Amino acid sequence: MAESEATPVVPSSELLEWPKKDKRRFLHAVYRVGDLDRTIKFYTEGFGMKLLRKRDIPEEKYSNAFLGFGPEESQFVVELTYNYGVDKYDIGTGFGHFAIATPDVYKFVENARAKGGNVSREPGPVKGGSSIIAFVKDPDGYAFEIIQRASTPEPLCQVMLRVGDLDRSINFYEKALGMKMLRKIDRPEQKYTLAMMGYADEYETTVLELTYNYGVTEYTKGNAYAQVAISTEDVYKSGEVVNHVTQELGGKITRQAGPVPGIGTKIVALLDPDGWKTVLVDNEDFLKELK
Ligand SMILES: C[C@@H](O)C(=O)SC[C@H](NC(=O)CC[C@H](N)C(=O)O)C(=O)NCC(=O)O
Repeated sequence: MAESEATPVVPSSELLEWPKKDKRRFLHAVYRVGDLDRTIKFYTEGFGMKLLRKRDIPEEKYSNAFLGFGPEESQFVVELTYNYGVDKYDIGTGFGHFAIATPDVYKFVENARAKGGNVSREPGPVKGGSSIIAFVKDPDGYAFEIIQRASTPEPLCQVMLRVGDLDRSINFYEKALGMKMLRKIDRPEQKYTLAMMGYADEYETTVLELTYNYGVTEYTKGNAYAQVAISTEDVYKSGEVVNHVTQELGGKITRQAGPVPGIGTKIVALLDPDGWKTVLVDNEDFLKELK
């Protein structure tokens, strides 16, 4: 039989259910900054984050710093990348913001402002809703939405990305990555719809906030924001699912499951239909990295 006529391998329903059964959580968001010490100073003093760890990879000419509100073993954190000699990046129009939940947005914003933060939106109710929010930009221009919540186990609570077709994206994140659509909000007066995608309660853990602006199907990506990393208990099984479904859902695999040369941590990487990257990271390898 000619290769093109071969019967396609049909994945078992058990395999396709795996992403929903896997124990997954958002580990970190990776993005590039122009001055690592400047961002560390601002995030620690202005936002109250902790510097969790740093590493320098001179042979690859970059350094990383991990910061967050709690330990990486249990909380979503940011992974900053500094590429030697590069002090400026283009954030593009597609990346939206990271969000920080806090019991007092007004107090939080005053402190961030006093430490040099650029308050691009003063605290007050969100247009079309009732949550108290504000926006603060960091030294590289990344936006942080500050959201009022009485308490939260995971203060770094959202990564917002703009997408060109919300249903296509929801389908992708459900089937390829096993997320649930936790909440959908349509604000016709503001001409946008949001979908909160994640693995557990939106108010307990970090979620991906997908934003569709009516009629806007394309955005620029720039070169600043890189990806989110998500844990998996079995990177090869996750890789098999991704191989079966990614293309038909409009995504693309950028790295097959396997160890990262030089580091050894096993990952599989894919792009969603808008080109946003997610890396699934073997949980055991990730925990080893932290030791
Ligand atoms: C949790 C949720 O309710 C929000 O906080 S939404 C925040 C809101 N988002 C948008 O407007 C998204 C659409 C926008 N055109 C975009 O692409 O960013 C927001 O930012 N509101 C601004 C305000 O001043 O209220």
